[in-house]
Amino acid sequence: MALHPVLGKLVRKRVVLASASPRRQEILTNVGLRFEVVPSWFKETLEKSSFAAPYEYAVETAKQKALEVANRMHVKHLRTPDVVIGADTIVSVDEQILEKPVDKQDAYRMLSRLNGKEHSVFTGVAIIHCRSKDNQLEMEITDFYEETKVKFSELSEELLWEYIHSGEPMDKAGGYGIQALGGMLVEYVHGDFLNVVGFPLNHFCKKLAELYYPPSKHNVQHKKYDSIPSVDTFENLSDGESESSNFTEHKVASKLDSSGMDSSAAVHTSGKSSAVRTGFTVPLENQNGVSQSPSKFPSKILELMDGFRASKALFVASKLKIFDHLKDKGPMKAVDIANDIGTSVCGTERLLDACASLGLLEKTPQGYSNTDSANTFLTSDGKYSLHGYIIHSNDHLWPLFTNLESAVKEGGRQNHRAFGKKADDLFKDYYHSQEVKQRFMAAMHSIAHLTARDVATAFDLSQFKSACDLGGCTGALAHELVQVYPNLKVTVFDLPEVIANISYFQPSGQHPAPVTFVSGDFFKDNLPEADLYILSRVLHDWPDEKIHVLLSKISAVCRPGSALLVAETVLDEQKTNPSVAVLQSLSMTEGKQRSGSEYKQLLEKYGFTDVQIKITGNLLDAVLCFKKSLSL
Ligand SMILES: Cc1cn([C@H]2C[C@H](O)[C@@H](COP(=O)(O)OP(=O)(O)OP(=O)(O)O)O2)c(=O)[nH]c1=O
Repeated sequence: MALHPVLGKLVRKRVVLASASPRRQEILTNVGLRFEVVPSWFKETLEKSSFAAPYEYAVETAKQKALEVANRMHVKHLRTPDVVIGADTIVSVDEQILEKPVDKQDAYRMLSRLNGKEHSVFTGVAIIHCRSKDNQLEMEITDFYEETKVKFSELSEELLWEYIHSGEPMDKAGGYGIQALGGMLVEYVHGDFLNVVGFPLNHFCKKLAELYYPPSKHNVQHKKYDSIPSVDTFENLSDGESESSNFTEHKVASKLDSSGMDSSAAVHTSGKSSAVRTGFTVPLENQNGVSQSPSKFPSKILELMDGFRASKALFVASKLKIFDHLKDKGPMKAVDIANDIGTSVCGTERLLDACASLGLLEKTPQGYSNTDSANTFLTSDGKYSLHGYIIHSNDHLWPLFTNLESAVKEGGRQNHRAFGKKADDLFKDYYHSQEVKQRFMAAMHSIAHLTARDVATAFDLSQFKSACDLGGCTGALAHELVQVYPNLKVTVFDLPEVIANISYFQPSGQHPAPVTFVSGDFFKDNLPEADLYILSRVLHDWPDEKIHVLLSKISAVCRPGSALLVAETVLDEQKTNPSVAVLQSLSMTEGKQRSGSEYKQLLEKYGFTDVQIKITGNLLDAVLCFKKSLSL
């Protein structure tokens, strides 16, 4: 199954995730899906005994969650989404359905039932394609479920209570989170792990493939949905003449009433998946996947328009250390957070809600708490903290980008407008101000740390005995390299002001790693000897004359067979992707981002050969090249 074409079908659609679950948001974000989050107001109160099997309950709840959002968006905002996705995860043990515990005692009751036994986790998913026609909401519902079996070890009372007091069980079906502390309780998992975490991604993609690449008329499996009057099944919806085309429109009998609850929507279908037609089909798309509907809501543009608000909300929450504050704490009310950090209650509440809607915080009736990714990336002391880079973005990049218009008109940096100082003076600040220096180093450290593993493993570097990371700053990449290649000795070479401040960033609780720090200026001083030189996020910052000095020096000290590893975001040949690098160029530094062929050309000019480029999929890609041997 080719995933990207399938998810690509959703690219130009206005997709809404009708779920407050940060896990679902993360799973879908991680595969590059763009969507809005509109948590459903549907109360999970369907009568469980009226369902023949637990999964039917999950599917129906998922469907009702999605229907509620589709209907609300249509009625209230007159902004009908194209696709609404709803999901519901339940745990089933001994034919009983367990949802989220209401309190600690309830969590204890649930975990005790799961103790030492195998249980099933079912996630029901509903995908609703919507369209507004003559102000009527027309919908087409597809639903399915996935089952995963999970077995708990025999757990002591003490451990159960310790786990309950961690606060983790409260917003999770069955009272545990397999992805975090709860993972310690689990002996085995049979089936899709992500299904347990709240979203069966694999089945979802298969379902999309079925929907968007329907089989031809000849090999369609005929399913009947006899219990649903006046609705067609999807088999009627595929274009029998053209296998690759999407759905064609059909006249339908069933329309929704203003509550959005068509009679068909209340009928729960059995089986692992089903598709119910309640209105129309998915809008026609042409061969390029572009919708032909003239009145499509330009959600991508709206998202871009709003991007600055989202960035600033993240920056301010980070500056106010909200994620630090909520770390390891149970849910907190806005008023308590505001009192603790000395901010207004109404302003704090709005910021917290914004963070929740962006998937950074979780909001429950008990209050706000960090999502797993906020704990990992947004707290200031986490191993993978991006806090430093966020603060740098707020304090340094934001003012520069505020002056982008002048930057474009004048074609240069806007430090004088943004900070009242020229670039050179700022550089002096960097030397003299401890705060500016630390902030910059923390920013560099964040990115280096998060990308280090991918850069270190992009190529097999085990042939090298010594490496020198030029401008290696805090040594984040160097430490990763010595972990991956235990026989490699790495020297970090950076300015004396940098080396003087590295202690804060060194890994704690480890034996002194074979990383050495040497101070110097790579433009002026002699470079330490090494088999492998590394330039990570250096070349894009400097103008051609400086690069000439640097690469000439490296080339001169490299022995034949020695190598140079460059870590940068490599642009595609059109130089329009990835946008993270293209947007970075707007800072108007004197340097520039380069494509793969431009790096190759540049490196070959300085006597390097066999240039290999590895696109890592992470922020930094890797380029490896070797010093030409004399005989070449
Ligand atoms: C079993 C298990 C569940 N869960 C979560 C997934 C779901 O978010 C949650 C079950 O509750 P749900 O009602 O399915 O979802 P939700 O309340 O989080 O969000 P919404 O109703 O707005 O869609 O439990 C885990 O995160 N890890 C686990 O191991």
